[in-house]
Amino acid sequence: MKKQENLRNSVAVRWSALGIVSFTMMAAYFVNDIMAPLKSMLEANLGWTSIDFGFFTGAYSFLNVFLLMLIWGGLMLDKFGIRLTGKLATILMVVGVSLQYYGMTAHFSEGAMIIGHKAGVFIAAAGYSIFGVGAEVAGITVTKIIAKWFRGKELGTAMGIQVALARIGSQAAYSVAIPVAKHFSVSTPVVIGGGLLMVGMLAFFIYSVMDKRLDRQDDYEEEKEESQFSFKDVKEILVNPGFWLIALLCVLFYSCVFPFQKFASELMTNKYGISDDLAGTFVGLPALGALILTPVFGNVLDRKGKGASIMMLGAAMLIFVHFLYSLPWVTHWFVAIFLMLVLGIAFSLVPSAMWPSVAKIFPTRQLGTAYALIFFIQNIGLWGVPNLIGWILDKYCVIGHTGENNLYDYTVPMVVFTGFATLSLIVAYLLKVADKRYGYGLEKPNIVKV
Ligand SMILES: C[C@H](N)C(=O)N[C@@H](CCCCN)C(=O)O
Repeated sequence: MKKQENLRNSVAVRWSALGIVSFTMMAAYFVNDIMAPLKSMLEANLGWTSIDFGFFTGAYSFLNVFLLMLIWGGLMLDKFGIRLTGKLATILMVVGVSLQYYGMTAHFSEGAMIIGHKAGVFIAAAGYSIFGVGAEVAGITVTKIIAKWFRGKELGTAMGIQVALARIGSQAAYSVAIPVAKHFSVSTPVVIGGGLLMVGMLAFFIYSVMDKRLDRQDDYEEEKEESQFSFKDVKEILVNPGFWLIALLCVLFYSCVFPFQKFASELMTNKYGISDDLAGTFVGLPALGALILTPVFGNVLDRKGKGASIMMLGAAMLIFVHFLYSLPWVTHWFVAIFLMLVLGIAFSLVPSAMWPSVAKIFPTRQLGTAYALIFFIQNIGLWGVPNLIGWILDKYCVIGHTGENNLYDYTVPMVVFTGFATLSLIVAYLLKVADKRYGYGLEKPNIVKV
């Protein structure tokens, strides 16, 4: 009897698997970013201050950081596997976004507060926090899925394409949020996100069938690399200097990108005089750039390597962008758009090099835990930085009012972002030094020639 070819060796099957799980993540990114362009509308329509907005935005990471949900998610991923963890994560996302919608639309009595926050803001934030657990655990699960199907093959390209499709979700969110909210209501974009997430959940359930078949084949062919989780693995990860450098670079780099984007629509309108209808689209430009460039850079890295150098280049570009945004006298809209495009390049360079690097440093059995720990440290920034920026804006940056909205001077927040970007360059340099010393192979191509 002819032996059936391993599923991962079939180009069509492995790329289909990638397409399906990438769709789930695209829906997650849409929901993640859908509230950002609405900051001014939330202030005008629902009375959310910058502190409320910062609190809501940071809530994405709250449970991941303070209840260690990402760590439990990572352990669960390595112990109970991709299918159960991924299904639970997608269900959590749907539950979270539903609660977020309730918080934005339910009528609470005037002045109702929960733990020092307006009731509506608190409930929306609680929903976003549950969504955040699902989105991050889904993120590590999908990363492990890609490593499972593409290790030694087109790993960089595949991770690049997944990130690129996620960016479509972000870009769509930034572009449609304001027009949809103006046409219907400020909560309608969230309803659209909820619908997309349900389809994404279904997609993951379909992927699970493929995953089961692959596992059966691997068992049969004794190719299975996964093993049960052990604390020895966690210890091994934590004593690896490469882990700490990647985690630090990750938290610093992403703290300069995601939290920045959440506030950037207002930066566009307040500093550069761009209309609020267009501001979201401009803020979505890095996502659009990354959509095209991340797979391109992923492919170059697959064939040529130079991952550590590319991470340094991306971090340097980030300093350039935030520093120019911080200059109070540079206010031309053209500069604002140009910098968004440069940010798009940096936003493609670093992720396309960073995520496959983790798979070079750690074996498959440790990947779930390693990615979870890195995401955990990254989430500390994704929680703290929006809270910090929201607080700085409310306390020190109000320079006037336009109708229902405050007018903000973004100089100090942009200096803070420049500081984080500078630290990220230093860490990227140290990673390159560590790579030489410990031989992680970060400068080597991802594709292993046999
Ligand atoms: C926010 C999330 N924790 C994250 O870091 N996302 C990365 C993509 C990670 C995918 C790795 N295969 C991003 O750049 O969006």
